[in-house]
Amino acid sequence: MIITLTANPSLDRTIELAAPLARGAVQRATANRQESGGKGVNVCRALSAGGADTLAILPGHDNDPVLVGLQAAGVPYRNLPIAAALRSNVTITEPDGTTTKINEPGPALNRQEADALIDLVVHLSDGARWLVLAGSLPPGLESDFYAAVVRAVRTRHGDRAPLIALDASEAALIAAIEGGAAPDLLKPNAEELSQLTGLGAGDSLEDEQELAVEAATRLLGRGVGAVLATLGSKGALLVTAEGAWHAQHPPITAISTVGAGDSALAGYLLAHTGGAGAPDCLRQAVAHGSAAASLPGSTVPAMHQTTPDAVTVRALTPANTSPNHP
Ligand SMILES: O=P(O)(O)OC[C@@]1(O)O[C@H](CO)[C@@H](O)[C@@H]1O
Repeated sequence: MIITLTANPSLDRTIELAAPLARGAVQRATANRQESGGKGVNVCRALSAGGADTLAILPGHDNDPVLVGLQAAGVPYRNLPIAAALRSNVTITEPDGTTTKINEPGPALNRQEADALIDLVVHLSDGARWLVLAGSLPPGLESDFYAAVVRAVRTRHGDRAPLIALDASEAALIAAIEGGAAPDLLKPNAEELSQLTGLGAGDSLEDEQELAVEAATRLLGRGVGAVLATLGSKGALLVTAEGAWHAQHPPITAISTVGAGDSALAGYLLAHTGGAGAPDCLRQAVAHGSAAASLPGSTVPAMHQTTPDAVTVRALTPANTSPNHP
C-alpha cells in the first residue's frame, strides 16, 4: 500500500486560449477541464492508474468537488472533514504551449485539524510500504508540519514504518530537511535543489548536470536516502549512496507539464514496489513524467501510455543496482 498525504489539495482548472494571453482584456476560452489535484492527490491518481494499492489522505468536506471528483474517478481516499471549501488552482494554456498557473493559498487548518491530520496519517500508514508527503502547506500549518508527520509516523511504527517520500518546496521543504526528519526519497525539481543547497539559481541546475549531482549528493549527507531530481525537458537524476544515474526520454510535444513531476514520482514508486533496481525506477519515473507532459491538464498516464523502453538511462558513477536502495 502506498499512502499519500496532500495537506493542501486543489481543484485544478485548466483554461485553453486560442490566442496569446492578453493582460487586462476579456478573452474567450476554447476549452476547459477540471481535475482533482494537489501533488499527493496526483501521485495517488497515477498510482491508481498504474494498478497500485494506494490511498490519498486529504482534508475536505464530503461534498467538496475535489472529493467528488476522486470518487467519480474511483481513486481511494480518506478525508479529514473540514468546513471550508478546498482551493481552486487555475492553469491558462496558450497556443504556443505557454502555461500560466495561479495557485490559491487554500483554506486554513487550525491546530486541532493539523493534529487530527497527523493522527489519521499515523493510523492509516500502519503496514504501508511508502508514505508520500507532497505539496504546499495551507495557511495555519507550521512550516515544520512535514517534519512533525515524519517523526510521529517513525515513532509510532518504528522498524515497520513506511518509507517516506517528500515533494515540497520553499519553507516546508527546508524545515523538513533541517528538522531532523529526512525522507528516504526526496523529489525536488531544479529550483528546489537550489533552494536546499544554494547551488545554482532558479532552474539553472536543469542545464548543469554535474552541479545538480553535487547538490543531490550534499542532501544524502544530510540524511536523505535518495534524491530523484526532475529536470524538466533535461530528464531526471537519481542519486543514492550506491550511485548516480541520469535518464532522458526522446523529445515529446508537451501539452501540459502540470503534474508531470507527480507522475514521475508515481512511476518511480510503481517500479520500486514492483522490485525494480534503481536505474529501472528512474527509467519508469521519466517514462511516467514524459507521458504526463504529453497529456492535457493534470491528466495522469495509464501504464500503457508510458514508454520506458524509449528512455535512455546512463550511470554517472559506478552503480550498484541492489534492490535494497531505499
Ligand atoms: O501549491 P502547491 O501545493 O505547491 O501545488 C499545487 C499544484 O500546482 O501541484 C499540482 C501539480 O504538481 C497541481 O495539481 C496543483 O494545482
